[in-house]
This record gives sequence, C-alpha cells and structure tokens, in this order.
Amino acid sequence: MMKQKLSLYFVMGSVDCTKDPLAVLDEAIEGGITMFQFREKGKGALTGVEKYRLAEKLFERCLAHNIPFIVNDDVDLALALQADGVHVGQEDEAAERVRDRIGDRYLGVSVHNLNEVKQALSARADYVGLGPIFPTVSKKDAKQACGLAMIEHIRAHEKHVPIVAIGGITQQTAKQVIEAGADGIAVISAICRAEQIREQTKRLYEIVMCAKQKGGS
Ligand SMILES: Cc1ncc(COP(=O)(O)OP(=O)(O)O)c(N)n1
Ligand SMILES: Cc1nc(C(=O)O)sc1CCOP(=O)(O)O
Ligand SMILES: [Mg+2]
Repeated sequence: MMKQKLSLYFVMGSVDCTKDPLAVLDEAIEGGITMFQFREKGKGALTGVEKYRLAEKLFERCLAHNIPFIVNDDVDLALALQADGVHVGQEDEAAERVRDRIGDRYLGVSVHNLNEVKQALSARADYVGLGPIFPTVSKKDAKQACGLAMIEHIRAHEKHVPIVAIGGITQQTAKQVIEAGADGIAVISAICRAEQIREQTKRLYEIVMCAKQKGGS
C-alpha cells in the first residue's frame, strides 16, 4: 500500500510555483500524483496564519481526491490540520519523537545511506526519502548527489523498505530510478517547472507505473 502511494510523490510550496499553488496542485492531481508533501520553505516562504491557510486549502484538494497530504518539518501544523503524515530529515525533530507525537499517521524520514535507513526503520518510519539522487535546483542545502548506485545498495540490504527517491529526477531519469530499486519518485521542479503541468505529470506517472510493472513491484 505504502509503496503504491509513493509512486509519484509531489513535493511543493508556494516558493516553487510560478502560478497559484492551488492551480498547480489541481493540475498535478489531474495528471495522476499519488502523494503530496506541503513543503513551505525557502526565501519568501509563507509563515504563521498565511502558511496555515494555504496548507488548509491544499489539504482540502488532496482529501477530495484521496491523496495523502504530508507536511514537511512542521509537526505542529500536521497535528493542527490532522494531516495524513509528516516528513522529517536528519536535522529536524527526531524521528522517534515525531512517531510518538503523530501516532499512526505516516512518517517519512530523509536518508542518505544505509545506516540512516536502519535508524529510520527503528524509529518506525513508514518510508524513507533517499536523495539527492542527482543534482537539484530546488534545495539550497542539499548534500552531494549519491547517484543510482545508492538506491541499488540500499535495496540490496533492505529488501522491503519503502523507498522514494528524490533530487533532480526528470522524465529522462525516472525509469532508471525505479529500475535501481526505488518504489517511487518525489519531485518538485519536474512538475512545478513544467510548461503543461497536467500533461507532464501524466507522462511521469506513466513512466513510473510502466517501470514498476516490469520490475514486478
Ligand atoms: C520525500 C522527501 N525526501 C526527502 C526530503 C528532504 O527532507 P530534509 O532533508 O528534511 O530537507 P527539507 O525538505 O526539510 O529541506 C523531503 N522533503 N521529502
Ligand atoms: C526537497 C528535497 N530533498 C532532497 C534531498 O536530497 O533530501 S532534494 C530535494 C529537492 C527536490 O526537488 P527537485 O525535484 O526539483 O530536484
Ligand atoms: Mg526537513
């Protein structure tokens, strides 16, 4: 179930959008995204009530289409909205503590190597976000790209962990990412910067689903 939801995971905040974030999400939903993360971060990001109001509206859209709505970093916001889950990284609130706070909502944890995957699993994460696979323009403090080999390495040692790969993934590389062992791709710019969001999202979805069918996952 989790692996299916991770197939095409759209990560977005107002800073990533060149038009109304609600319109961007609507088109991405029409294109077939399977999970959404509200990541309101970076220069010019909304805060306080404005952030809450935007989150509320985006969450409504996801609810209406049965798409899990995950909040990045902000556990208080996720709890206030009764969101479907939270995503935290290695420098955020500790995953164990987040798990205790959110109960059985989804917990995603960013990882960069096998050791962090093992730690995430012992903190009862539902999935890991592995990246950046390729260089990314969407995260200023991203680590060095780890490449497809890191997906293969982790999959070889942890056969069942749900992995979503993130960082610089495009229509050109999505197939290789799934073939390397990821259960899905998480993207910002491949959707936010697309000229035709609905069509490009649909194409990404087709690429991922086709690669997953061939791999039998
Ligand atoms: C699905 C997914 N994977 C990784 C990340 C990165 O999280 P983090 O390292 O905490 O960095 P920020 O996104 O908080 O800048 C993610 N957000 N989503
Ligand atoms: C939010 C995020 N986390 C990353 C990580 O490596 O953990 S890379 C990244 C940005 C992903 O955006 P794009 O699809 O535009 O490269
Ligand atoms: Mg974070």
